[in-house]
Amino acid sequence: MKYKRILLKLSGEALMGKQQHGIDPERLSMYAGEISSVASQGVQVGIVIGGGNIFRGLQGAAKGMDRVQGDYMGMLATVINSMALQAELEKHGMKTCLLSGIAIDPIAEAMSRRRAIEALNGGNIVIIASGTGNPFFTTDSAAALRAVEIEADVIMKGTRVDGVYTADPEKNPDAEKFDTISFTEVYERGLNIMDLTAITLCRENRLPILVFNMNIKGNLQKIIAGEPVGTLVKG
Ligand SMILES: Nc1ncnc2c1ncn2[C@@H]1O[C@H](COP(=O)(O)OP(=O)(O)OP(=O)(O)O)[C@@H](O)[C@H]1O
Ligand SMILES: O=c1ccn([C@@H]2O[C@H](COP(=O)(O)O)[C@@H](O)[C@H]2O)c(=O)[nH]1
Repeated sequence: MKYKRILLKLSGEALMGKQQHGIDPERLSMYAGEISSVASQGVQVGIVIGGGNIFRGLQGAAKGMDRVQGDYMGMLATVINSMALQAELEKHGMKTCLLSGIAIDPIAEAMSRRRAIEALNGGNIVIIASGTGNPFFTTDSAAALRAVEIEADVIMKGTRVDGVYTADPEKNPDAEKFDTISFTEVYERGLNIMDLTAITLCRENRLPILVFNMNIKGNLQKIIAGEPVGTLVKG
């Protein structure tokens, strides 16, 4: 196995599947299947999910809502997505542990590094909800923070494009894909694959990021088997 402990970042928006909003049951089930297959091989899996399919603080602020209030709403959106994924993983027969950076007692345990590592070592898939627990951040930054905390070997950013490109591939059909790229080059080229807070945290902690298309079945398995999928960002 190429990686023993991973932190998988899932996009909230991707959970919409073909819908305009909310959670597509088909997409949720596909993700749970993909995750279960690598966890069943003994890979320790931590997960951070975004909330963009439900709410983003910046969207609210653009319409006059208080930014901090909106950010907390965004963080609660990640709790909803995390609960949905937890239930689906359990349907697939997996043991799970849901932790949260915001106290939300009957639903999730309090996030602590100690508890997360204990649950991973106990064979649970560990979902860490509520982002960092603080406004003005994103779940990309939360993924970087949690990955460093749990001492993951890598962050796997599961997204809807198949890696890092010279420009946003959804806007530039001529953009070219990198197989590997350094953190320095990501800064210098101004590539928006993750926000800069996340990139900086990964770089400072020598934590590689693997950007890949989570919507293609089998990709997660291939990465664990050491096949070249996506783009590896490293120091
Ligand atoms: N240089 C680049 N290489 C690859 N993707 C890029 C690049 N620049 C911008 N992108 C865009 O980054 C996006 C990554 O989206 P991501 O999965 O993080 O969704 P998100 O909207 O941030 O997630 P969430 O729903 O969690 O907020 C892709 O849609 C892709 O088009
Ligand atoms: O640490 C965090 C993480 C997230 N937020 C808020 O939640 C939404 C949804 O997260 P995405 O990363 O955009 O999917 C985000 O827009 C923020 O409003 C936060 O405040 N702190």
